Amino acid sequence: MLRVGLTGGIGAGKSTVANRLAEHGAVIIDADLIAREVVQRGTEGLAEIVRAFGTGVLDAGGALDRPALAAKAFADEESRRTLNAIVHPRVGARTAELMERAAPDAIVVHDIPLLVEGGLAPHYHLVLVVDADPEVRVARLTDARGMTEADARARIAAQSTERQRREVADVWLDNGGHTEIVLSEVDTLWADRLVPYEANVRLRRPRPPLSPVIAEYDPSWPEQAGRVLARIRAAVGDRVERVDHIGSTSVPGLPAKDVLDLQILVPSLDAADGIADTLSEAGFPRAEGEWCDESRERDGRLPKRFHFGGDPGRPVNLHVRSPETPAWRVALLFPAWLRAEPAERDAYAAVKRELANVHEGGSTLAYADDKQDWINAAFDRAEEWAERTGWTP
Ligand SMILES: CC(C)(COP(=O)(O)OP(=O)(O)OC[C@H]1O[C@@H](n2cnc3c(N)ncnc32)[C@H](O)[C@@H]1O)[C@@H](O)C(=O)NCCC(=O)NCCS
Ligand SMILES: Nc1ncnc2c1ncn2[C@@H]1O[C@H](COP(=O)(O)OP(=O)(O)OP(=O)(O)O)[C@@H](O)[C@H]1O
Repeated sequence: MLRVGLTGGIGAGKSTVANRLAEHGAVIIDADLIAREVVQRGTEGLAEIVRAFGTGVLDAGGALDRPALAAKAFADEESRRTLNAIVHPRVGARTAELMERAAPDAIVVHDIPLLVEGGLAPHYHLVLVVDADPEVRVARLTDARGMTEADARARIAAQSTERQRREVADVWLDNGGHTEIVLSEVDTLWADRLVPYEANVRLRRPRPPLSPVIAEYDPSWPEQAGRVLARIRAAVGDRVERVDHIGSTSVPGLPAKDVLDLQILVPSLDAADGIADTLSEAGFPRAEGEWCDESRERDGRLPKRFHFGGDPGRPVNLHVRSPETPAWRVALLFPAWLRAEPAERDAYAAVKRELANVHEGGSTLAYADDKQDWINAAFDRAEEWAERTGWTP
């Protein structure tokens, strides 16, 4: 099952996007709908609301008077917190039930306005954010929905900001223009990313080999890595010692293949085997076969475990290493040294560019082999630097 989080500020177009995803076959779990169910007449949820807010929030028929409660909830933070504390745990429990019920090959889209506020982003395989300018949203809500301008603005003020949503967004859907524009983006997203991602995770499918194309440094690489690392942490918790962004994409200014290298440090390779299924399910299918780091001593091969990111839109290599071999420390040292020594970083960039030219259209393995000579010599300089500066992992 692929879990997709879909969020956006009020009136941005979540329902518009969710409806299109449903037409493609996604299973939609609608948080607003569940929030209504758990406070229907006769529920324990509604009784609690009445205890907290009084019978003034009931209509003549004894059901929740939503506008009356909205007037309180969006006017002051304390009331909203009280309401959230009653409704959210119930919504959470019901959501978990519905998720459990989805088929193993389902693409489940959780349409949830308060994804950011709830800190839920790391629990999805992918987070989609629909956005439109607040003024556009206010106009849509007042025109099409008949909401008052004051209510629309009060709700916008009660929600997270565009910047906070950007931090969690794997996919940013701009719905400031015609609906057809965002819908066509959704169609492409479904076919090119969500469908293959789901299959990759369910079938534990490895990623096809990448060609050694070197991209210019992308300043969003560290943020992208941060999102992936948060997902890994949420999945494996304290069964791992640490998780880090390693490799060239962790060195600002260094061109690199557009694949994020991440490292998980586990106490032992047995522990790596113990988290393999959890990682696979979380979106990082384990790669079959034996994986080793090259040892600089001639005798040694340094075993590790290896997982691929299943998301075709964000290539990830996940190296699972243990202190049983020294490779984990070197993997942290090398980029730390390049970050500290810009001249070495630039020299490395030149080597990469040259070799990428030589091996253009060819095999990534041959490229990596050739690069290793420079790297082996560089390791010595990095070790000297570590000694000199007292660097520790
Ligand atoms: C206050 C209530 C009664 C107002 O009902 P109303 O029918 O006017 O709005 P509805 O529930 O359809 O929500 C419409 C939109 O308002 C925004 N909104 C709703 N609740 C909240 C909240 N607690 N904080 C911020 N925004 C909210 C969302 O963008 C949502 O999509 C209702 O929104 C509610 O019970 N909210 C608390 C539960 C909640 O947090 N729901 C959000 C999803 S879990
Ligand atoms: N691109 C667009 N152009 C014009 N109107 C739009 C566009 N996208 C959505 N709308 C309209 O704006 C309103 C809000 O859209 P929608 O219901 O999809 O937002 P939402 O994010 O689900 O809102 P809520 O947070 O209230 O659930 C709807 O009336 C919808 O028809």
